[in-house]
Amino acid sequence: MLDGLDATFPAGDVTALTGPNGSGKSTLLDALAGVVTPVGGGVSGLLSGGVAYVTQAVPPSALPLTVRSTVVMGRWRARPWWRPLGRADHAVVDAQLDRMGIADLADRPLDELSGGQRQRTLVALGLAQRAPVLLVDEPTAGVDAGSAALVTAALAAEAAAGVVVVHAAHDPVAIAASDRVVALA
Ligand SMILES: Nc1ncnc2c1ncn2[C@@H]1O[C@H](COP(=O)(O)OP(=O)(O)OP(=O)(O)O)[C@@H](O)[C@H]1O
Repeated sequence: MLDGLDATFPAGDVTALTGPNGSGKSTLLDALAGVVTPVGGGVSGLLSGGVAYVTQAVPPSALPLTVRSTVVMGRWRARPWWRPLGRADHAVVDAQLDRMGIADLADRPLDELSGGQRQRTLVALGLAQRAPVLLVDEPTAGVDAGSAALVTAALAAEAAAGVVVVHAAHDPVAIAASDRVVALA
């Protein structure tokens, strides 16, 4: 898997990972996030300072999480466990809910959302981390065109602020909106 791949992911660019089902896009994101260790080769220069990783995995519906409490989790890493979230953290959360167009859903349980609404919640969770590296697996999958435009605009804005943004994509609109494409066979 990913044999011979040599790619760089510059800060300031949105990079789209493209390729057919099973070509290894999610596996490459896992490797960049440090979730899996490459058997050969490696990842360098990317992991210092934290990585926000939005996977395709859907949280268990049994968890009594609202949209807001899900996005709030994005702030946990930024502070010691014993210190409650502050006003600035809640402002970051509110801003990401607005960006993803889900502020009106803030008090809804996660398991009562549509697939596209849940997807936008997970992207907001990733954005709330304010990490220097943002990895997102198919962020516009199952999302309506208007909401997908919010997602692609948010990725572009993160990159413009100097973040390394890498997303796996099948969506031609999201791919076209990217600065660079890394195509996997
Ligand atoms: N947990 C796993 N255990 C074993 N093999 C796996 C596992 N997850 C993925 N694979 C295999 O690794 C290969 C790459 O899968 P990956 O999910 O990275 O592809 P992808 O390009 O993201 O596909 P898609 O477009 O369907 O999301 C596939 O052949 C898949 O069957």
